[in-house]
Amino acid sequence: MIEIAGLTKRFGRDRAVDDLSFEVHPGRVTGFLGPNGAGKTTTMRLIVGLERPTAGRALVDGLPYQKIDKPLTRVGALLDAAAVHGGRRADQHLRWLAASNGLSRDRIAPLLERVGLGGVRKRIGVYSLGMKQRLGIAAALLGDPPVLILDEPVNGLDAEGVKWTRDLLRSLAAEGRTVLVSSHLMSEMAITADHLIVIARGRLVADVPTAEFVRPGMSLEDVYLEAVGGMS
Ligand SMILES: Nc1ncnc2c1ncn2[C@@H]1O[C@H](COP(=O)(O)OP(=O)(O)OP(=O)(O)O)[C@@H](O)[C@H]1O
Repeated sequence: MIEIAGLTKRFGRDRAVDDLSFEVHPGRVTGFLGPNGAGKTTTMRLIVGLERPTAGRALVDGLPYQKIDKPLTRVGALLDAAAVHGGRRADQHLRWLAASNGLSRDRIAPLLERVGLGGVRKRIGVYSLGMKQRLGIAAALLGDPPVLILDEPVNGLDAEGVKWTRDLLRSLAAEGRTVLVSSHLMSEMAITADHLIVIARGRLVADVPTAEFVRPGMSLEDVYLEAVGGMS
């Protein structure tokens, strides 16, 4: 479970995240929605300790990320799929990650199969965007964490890649994991997420089951645009 309470992050005079409070529960996909610049990435970076909050807290299973022992076994994150060494192969990248975090190598081969990269011998540098996203998801799953945080995992993917990612997210939630996935596309989250957290300008706009976000006579996209438009 992820708990965000009074979370605020200022960059100079700008509040990227502004007194945000919400919880993310296990066993379901939680969509984290908001327009460009709403503060989704900053919130995710705060959860995994890559930024320090100006105020408030972000806890994973009751602890701030810095206090978690063997963090990759508690929370896996895909924040920037391009942030990998292009000269390595996928198995080498995951072996390095496992060794540097004291994790077993046993999960590497089945994980590469699960994300559709089994048998791929190419250097990561020549991977397509979709392949890099799949490798990033494998890295997030390396420590078999109960909590997963994925920043825009379907951005730029083709229809097959989008469907594959959606099915994977749903199966990870069905395994009982806490899955927080950001997007700026309401249409995609409407069919992927069980629950929605919507933010705009760093502030909470909605925290509702996806089915309850809909209003009579309006599409989810219309409700979303009205909600975030009202914040700008
Ligand atoms: N390191 C930084 N220094 C200064 N400003 C920053 C920094 N990181 C983020 N910001 C600002 O914080 C705000 C929120 O950005 P963030 O990337 O969290 O939004 P987002 O919802 O993830 O947007 P997108 O959908 O475009 O990725 C933006 O105004 C951005 O310019």
